[in-house]
Amino acid sequence: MKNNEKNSRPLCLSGKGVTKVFGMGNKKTVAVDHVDFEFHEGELISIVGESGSGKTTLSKLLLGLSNATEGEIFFQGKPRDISTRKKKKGYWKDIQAIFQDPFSSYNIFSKIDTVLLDCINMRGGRTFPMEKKMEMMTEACSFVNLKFAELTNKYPFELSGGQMQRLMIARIFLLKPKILLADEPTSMIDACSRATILDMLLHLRDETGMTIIFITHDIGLAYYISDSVYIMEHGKFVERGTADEVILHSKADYTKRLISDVPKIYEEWDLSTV
Ligand SMILES: Nc1ncnc2c1ncn2[C@@H]1O[C@H](COP(=O)(O)OP(=O)(O)OP(=O)(O)O)[C@@H](O)[C@H]1O
Repeated sequence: MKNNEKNSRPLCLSGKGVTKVFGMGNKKTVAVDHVDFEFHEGELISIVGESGSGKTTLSKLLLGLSNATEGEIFFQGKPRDISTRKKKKGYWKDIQAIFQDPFSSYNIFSKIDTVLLDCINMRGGRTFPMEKKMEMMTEACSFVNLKFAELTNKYPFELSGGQMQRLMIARIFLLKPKILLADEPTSMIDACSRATILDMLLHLRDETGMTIIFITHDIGLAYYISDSVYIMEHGKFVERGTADEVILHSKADYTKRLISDVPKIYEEWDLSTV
């Protein structure tokens, strides 16, 4: 997505001075430090930073799972209001997340059929005839190269890590949220399946126009998939822009260091220094 094309799209999620502080006095940690951001509809944004830079804390703020100490988050241009349980539940129809660990995302007592049926029900399909629900579940599974007939009556823990991650994307296919927050969703799978999952996410974005916020420490991956990249260090955005601007023409020393840390497969390993 080109910069001017992106900016002509309406704002989906934005923030001004968003801050999260944990603890007090000399135990105080400023995990997210006065960050501003503008995420547009249909845009794929990566937030890149090392461990402890504040990515997870920011994700929780975006998802409405924790409250900012300072600053404000805007949804579709208006201050986000999740002050009541009902409003929060409404917001959670618009934003969904997939996490690093697919095992933590499922209720171990729910069969796969129930996991998918819950999504259909959440999107107003409770009264659909069973035949239509089966059709929707089959379509969602085949979107992620899974066969519903082979999954029916199984529990998520009977699947491999990679299959579970695919199932998470099948859920998103059914839920069609406006925003998807993906926190290292491909961490548990091999490189080949990773490329497939990423292509599925891009395809899903193209089909539904959803905004995808991708949280990662992998700057190479961010370059491959993103329209915009935000680089996070010690709770602050030290650099932001299009993937080309940030990665091919980086200005911040921290970004340059992240790039130089990416292993280059054509370099010979010097094992004498290990
Ligand atoms: N509940 C909490 N209480 C106190 N400090 C916290 C809490 N959660 C996070 N922190 C601190 O906030 C900072 C940012 O943590 P965060 O988990 O957001 O980083 P991260 O970039 O997501 O790291 P990782 O990639 O390892 O998950 C860290 O210094 C962490 O110790």
